[in-house]
Amino acid sequence: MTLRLNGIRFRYSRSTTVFDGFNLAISSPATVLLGPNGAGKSTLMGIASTHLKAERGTVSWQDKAPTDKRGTVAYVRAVAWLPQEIVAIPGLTVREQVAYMGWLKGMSRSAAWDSSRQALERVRLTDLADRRSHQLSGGQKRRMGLAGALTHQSELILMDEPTAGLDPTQRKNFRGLLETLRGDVHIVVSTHQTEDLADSYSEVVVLDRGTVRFQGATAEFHALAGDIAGGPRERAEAAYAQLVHGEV
Ligand SMILES: Nc1ncnc2c1ncn2[C@@H]1O[C@H](COP(=O)(O)OP(=O)(O)OP(=O)(O)O)[C@@H](O)[C@H]1O
Repeated sequence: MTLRLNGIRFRYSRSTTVFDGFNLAISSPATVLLGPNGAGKSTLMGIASTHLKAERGTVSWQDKAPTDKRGTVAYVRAVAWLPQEIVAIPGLTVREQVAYMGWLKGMSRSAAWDSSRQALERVRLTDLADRRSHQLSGGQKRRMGLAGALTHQSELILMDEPTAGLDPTQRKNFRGLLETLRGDVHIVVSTHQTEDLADSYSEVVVLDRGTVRFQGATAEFHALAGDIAGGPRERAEAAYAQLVHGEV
């Protein structure tokens, strides 16, 4: 199962080229995409999720590619995207919003409704299923977004800074939740915080100024730290500092 971006060129404007001739293939079931502010992580996720259109290049997941209408339907059903801000839809309950996300991806209303129950259980939101979605906290909204992706049985979930703005306990809980998805769905999680780099990720990609600075197993990444004293967090920070010298 591989996400491929080939020969991507993307500019926001004439003077803001984020990617030019960019290539990346991600096959690991749990990948963390690390990079400083402005590295291009959100843009990359936007392109991979089809929310942003590259000027050149191709994107694919396995045998699915958003090249025509039919291909796009199959692709977006398989590849879900959780933006940094999960917007609550006014008037909908949590379960309705989760089911709606399944319907948007082409499920029938009844299939989406049925599937939403199990998805909410998986993200531990069953107790809040009948609450209005705008009443959820930031962390709960992210879990609701994740439930939406699970409702339509995504094969790959791209998550843009899913722990940003959460307090340390919520961050830990969210990371624990991601671990429970292991084996069922591939995940790519972007972050600029090395502390998010838990052992549960099998691969690390470091992006800086639209370029891949490192791609490899988590252990290989930690090995870049050399012989420094300290735990995994200190090692991750030291490894990251070897690769990225800009803003953190
Ligand atoms: N809507 C936009 N218009 C113009 N330039 C943009 C826009 N969004 C992002 N950029 C620029 O594109 C580059 C990549 O931004 P991007 O948001 O992808 O980085 P990021 O790695 O996700 O950063 P962060 O960790 O701060 O979210 C940056 O130079 C940024 O200023």
